[in-house]
Amino acid sequence: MKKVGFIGWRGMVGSVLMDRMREENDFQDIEPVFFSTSQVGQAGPDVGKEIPALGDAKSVDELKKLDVIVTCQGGDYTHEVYPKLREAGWQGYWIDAASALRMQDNSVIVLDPVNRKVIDQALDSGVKDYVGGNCTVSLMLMALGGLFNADLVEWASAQTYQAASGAGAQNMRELIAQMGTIHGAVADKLADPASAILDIDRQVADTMRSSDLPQQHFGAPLAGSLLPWIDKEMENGQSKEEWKAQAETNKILGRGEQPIPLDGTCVRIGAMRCHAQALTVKLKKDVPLDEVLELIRNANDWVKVVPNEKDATLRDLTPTAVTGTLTIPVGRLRKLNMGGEYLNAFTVGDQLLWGAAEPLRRMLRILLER
Ligand SMILES: NC(=O)C1=CN([C@@H]2O[C@H](COP(=O)(O)OP(=O)(O)OC[C@H]3O[C@@H](n4cnc5c(N)ncnc54)[C@H](OP(=O)(O)O)[C@@H]3O)[C@@H](O)[C@H]2O)C=CC1
Ligand SMILES: N[C@@H](CC(=O)OP(=O)(O)O)C(=O)O
Repeated sequence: MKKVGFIGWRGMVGSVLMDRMREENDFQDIEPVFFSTSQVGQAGPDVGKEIPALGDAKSVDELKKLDVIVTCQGGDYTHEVYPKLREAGWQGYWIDAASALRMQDNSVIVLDPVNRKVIDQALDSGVKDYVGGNCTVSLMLMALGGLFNADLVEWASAQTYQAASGAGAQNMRELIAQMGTIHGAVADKLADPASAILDIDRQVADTMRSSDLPQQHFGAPLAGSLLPWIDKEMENGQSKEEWKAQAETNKILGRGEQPIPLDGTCVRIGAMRCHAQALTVKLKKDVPLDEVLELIRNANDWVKVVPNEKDATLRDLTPTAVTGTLTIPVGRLRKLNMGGEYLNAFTVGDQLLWGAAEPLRRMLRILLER
């Protein structure tokens, strides 16, 4: 039985991973060992079998004893520990949620319902580093992978609506705190049916602009607003989140030599943990819409085509409908006024499941089943 080490298991992504592994009974097939950077020696999670106390996540000697390491600890941890482990001669498999190793030549970005062939080729050739992709990229490919794998996409542009969870647990808490602060500022006026809505609006705007609004983590008001910038600035005017679309999609698809142009605008909105994105896809030819729908719906077991109708859309194509599920609905599918080669699409996905934890869980299973 393989000895599998888990680091970062109690963080937001790690907690979702633990829940999914319990649901799928994954712990039965491994000897799990849990580590922490702050709770060494304490009890680990309940995984339905005896496990040792938490190990030191920074101890190379301890980590060297493992066949596989699964980490959701973050990029700083990866940068600090991974090189030391390899320099110490460790030959095990490294599975990581962080972006740190994603674009390295000797790593594969894993999303097996889309790039299983790329993963298998890498395993056969001895690659040992497997990294989860950027959540927005993974969710887009889970939605439209059928079009990419049919080589039908000439280019695509995504306008994203990204949830607070992508920035971390503290940001989710801050979003709710902002909502509460705004509500609290106008609760009395709201309770008075005779109150003037413009007075309420002014009070809300004043509250959003005031230092009363908690914004330590986002650095700006998000509740009732939006933030059209995610991650660092790139030299060409993109945000780093926008840069990831083309870079990571083409690496996942193994199209490094013939990259598909992808670009757009990534926006943070006040949703909790589901990312949504509106896509304009330029097809290589004017494929009839019903054939496009078939390619999308047959691509994997989790994508769900939502009819381009108002009731179905408002019921099934929203973060409220999707949160906490593995379903990837795709809707608003129609050809645009620009011509039959221009496809409109809108998709929503749980950013902590298929956007982060599920690709890692499935990669571990692929390793165990070889
Ligand atoms: N947030 C997201 O949606 C996505 C994140 N990622 C990447 O995954 C990695 C982990 O992200 P995320 O899960 O958001 O990170 P978190 O900040 O939620 O967790 C990371 C670590 O913080 C420590 N920690 C400190 N205080 C607490 C606490 N009160 N509760 C739980 N953990 C605590 C834990 O380590 P310890 O036990 O050692 O103290 C934990 O493993 C990052 O590299 C991120 O870039 C990738 C895709 C999506
Ligand atoms: N950057 C994404 C979350 C994520 O996927 O991060 P990374 O690409 O660093 O793993 C967001 O903020 O929504």
